[in-house]
Amino acid sequence: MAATVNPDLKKERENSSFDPNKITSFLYGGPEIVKKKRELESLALNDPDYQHEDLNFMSQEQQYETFLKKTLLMVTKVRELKIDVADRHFYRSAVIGTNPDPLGLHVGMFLPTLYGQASQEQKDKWLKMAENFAIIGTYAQTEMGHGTFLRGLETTATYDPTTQEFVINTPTITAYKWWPGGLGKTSNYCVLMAQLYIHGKSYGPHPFMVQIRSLQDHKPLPGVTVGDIGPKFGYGSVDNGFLAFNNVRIPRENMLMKYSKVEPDGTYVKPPSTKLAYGTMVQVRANIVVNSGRVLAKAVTIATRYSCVRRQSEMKPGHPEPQVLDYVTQQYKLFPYLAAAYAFWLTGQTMMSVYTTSSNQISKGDISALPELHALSAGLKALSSWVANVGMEECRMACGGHGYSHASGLPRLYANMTPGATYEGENTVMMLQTARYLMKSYNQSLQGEKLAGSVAYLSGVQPVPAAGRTRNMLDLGVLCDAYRHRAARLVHEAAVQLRNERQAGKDQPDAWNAASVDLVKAAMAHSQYFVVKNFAERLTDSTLDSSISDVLTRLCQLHALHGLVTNSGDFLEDGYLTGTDVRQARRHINALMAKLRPDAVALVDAFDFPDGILNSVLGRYDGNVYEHLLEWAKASPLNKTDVHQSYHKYLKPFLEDNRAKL
Ligand SMILES: CCCCCCCC/C=C\CCCCCCC/C=C/C(=O)SCCNC(=O)CCNC(=O)[C@H](O)C(C)(C)COP(=O)(O)OP(=O)(O)OC[C@H]1O[C@@H](n2cnc3c(N)ncnc32)[C@H](O)[C@@H]1OP(=O)(O)O
Ligand SMILES: Cc1cc2nc3c(=O)[nH]c(=O)nc-3n(C[C@H](O)[C@H](O)[C@H](O)COP(=O)(O)OP(=O)(O)OC[C@H]3O[C@@H](n4cnc5c(N)ncnc54)[C@H](O)[C@@H]3O)c2cc1C
Repeated sequence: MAATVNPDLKKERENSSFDPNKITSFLYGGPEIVKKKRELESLALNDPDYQHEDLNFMSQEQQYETFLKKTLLMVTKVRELKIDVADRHFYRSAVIGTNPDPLGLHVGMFLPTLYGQASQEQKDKWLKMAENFAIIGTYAQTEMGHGTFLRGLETTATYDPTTQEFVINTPTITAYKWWPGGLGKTSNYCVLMAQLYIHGKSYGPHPFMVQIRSLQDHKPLPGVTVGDIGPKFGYGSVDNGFLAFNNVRIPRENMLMKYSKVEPDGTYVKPPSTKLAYGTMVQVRANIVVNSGRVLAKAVTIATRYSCVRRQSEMKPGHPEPQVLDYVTQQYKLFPYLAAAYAFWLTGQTMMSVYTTSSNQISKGDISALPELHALSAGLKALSSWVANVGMEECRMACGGHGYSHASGLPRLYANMTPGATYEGENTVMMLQTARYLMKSYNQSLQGEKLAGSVAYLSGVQPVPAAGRTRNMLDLGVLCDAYRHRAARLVHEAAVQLRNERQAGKDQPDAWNAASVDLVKAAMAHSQYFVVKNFAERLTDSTLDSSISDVLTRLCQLHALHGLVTNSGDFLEDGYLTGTDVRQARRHINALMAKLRPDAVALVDAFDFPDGILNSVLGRYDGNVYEHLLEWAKASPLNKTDVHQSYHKYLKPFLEDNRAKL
């Protein structure tokens, strides 16, 4: 087995214009954090207790069992190693790689819901048990018949003042809870979203803490039906489940009562906003923005390294086969996603900091930031997960045939990450939520209100510049202005369409539906402007080393120009940009790709994914792809014997029969 680095990759690294460690530091927030990250990753990746056969060779049941064992071990080790809460994600992502785990919902939604929705007494009662994994919970909201439309949930929690209990019921087949991660086999508790009824009156969806399995033998409690929903496109390592209740009684104190309350006599105490009950979803949406940047970075790392190792065809007659990354069409497939990975990585950081600031404010009782937080996280969640989806698939196809093999790591990455466009709010629906906020803000600005935050720009729509003006299409200020203008114009046009539909006689819901394609377009443009502006702003950081600010500026330019050329109609339609501008933009893209080409490997190395996390034969740091492809294939279960048992069962009699008939 080759122990040295593939010469092509070695040369790539020698020829790059900067030290990737500097960008790694920038991406992770400083050298100390990078040091900590690498220590924790190495600890996890070198721990023999976490080793197991490749998941791709396992059944769904084996994947679940392997991951359950591994995740429980991780929890124990995190405790023993006393890893700081803030650093745990480094250790966790090294243990689980690109796979979801059966405790993901406990850590990602069950605990956050207790933090965010439980009263102090409820925290005192459950948090210690939940934090220490003495109980395991999930977040059970989606039903077979309704995921998007929360107000349409059918599960009921009916208050019985005589016993001071809620009666939980699943009235129909479509009311079965469906999908919650870790529900199928792992969890013994859940946060249940159910319609609250008091004295026959409905108060909408509320969160309840419900025990579903016995703490003694893990059997479903009386009145509870629970199980796994079966194999999925990906997520084999997680037991997504179904759940139904037949008049199950829980104490009054089990409704999470930080905001809404039900008094013993059945008096309902209203929350400051009914949408506070949706808080956990907002947090996870913000996390999805971070995750989208990371998964795209992984896919691009695999495809870029492989494209430097892979040599194919003849560019010049008689010359050696070139590295496929030297084909400009290959660069055009990968570099825009390399730039997008950086853009979303940085957007994710900003999104998390907006989330932290706003949620601190909200938990102190000031809910003024809630609409902006919801609109921003919904739009960015949708945009980032859509781009990551398309980008992962582009990277897979850019790896040719080997991209289709599980050895590449790309099919599994895609299968596990693509539901990010669906869960935690289906993307179109999320964009329409952002559009709703944009329409409101736009109308407020028309009434002379000064807007703040991400929509501040709607206050002053820029005029279309005079014809004949030339622009430098590489100037980030010019590019940000163009995105800002496009977003403001598309918001304006969606608002006009909405008004026209109303004036033509449609009621508000029908007008909204008729205008919804334009509304989504406006929300996309708004979110894309945010991403481009955020990238450009991060480059103004005066502490940024000049050796890396040049290359990051190129990535930012490429990201903005690629989006502009791809959506050129939006920028040209009202004459804001001219055909000359767009032609110039296309030429700049080619020039930028040529400049980025020598730095491509260093730019993906800077994401700093160790091989154990990438889990890809094609994306190996040492580039020794071919020998490991063969080794990987040999480990396939079908190769355990030279002659498979099915030969004796089926093939042998079939062949013998055919031969006998000759
Ligand atoms: C041991 C080591 C550990 C290491 C650490 C590990 C860390 C783990 C990290 C990560 C793991 C995470 C794993 C996550 C995996 C995810 C799995 C998936 C889970 C799920 O999918 S859960 C289910 C999610 N479901 C949804 O998202 C449903 C989507 N639907 C909705 O949100 C709503 O129904 C709606 C928004 C579409 C519509 O709601 P509604 O009808 O009530 O509202 P409208 O009438 O349209 O609007 C009313 C009004 O409310 C505003 N609104 C709506 N939502 C919100 C909100 N969330 N916040 C604030 N405001 C909101 C809306 O804008 C309207 O406002 P206006 O009236 O216009 O003012
Ligand atoms: C892997 C995975 C894990 C999950 N984990 C959990 C979990 O742990 N807990 C949990 O509770 N749920 C979970 N879910 C469920 C998930 O949250 C829902 O599937 C998601 O919210 C989408 O809802 P839906 O399935 O009802 O889609 P639908 O709403 O039925 O979407 C179908 C189509 O209708 C369109 N549509 C729907 N409403 C509108 C509208 N108002 N305007 C325009 N178009 C619309 C959508 O855009 C989409 O194209 C998970 C799902 C997956 C795939």
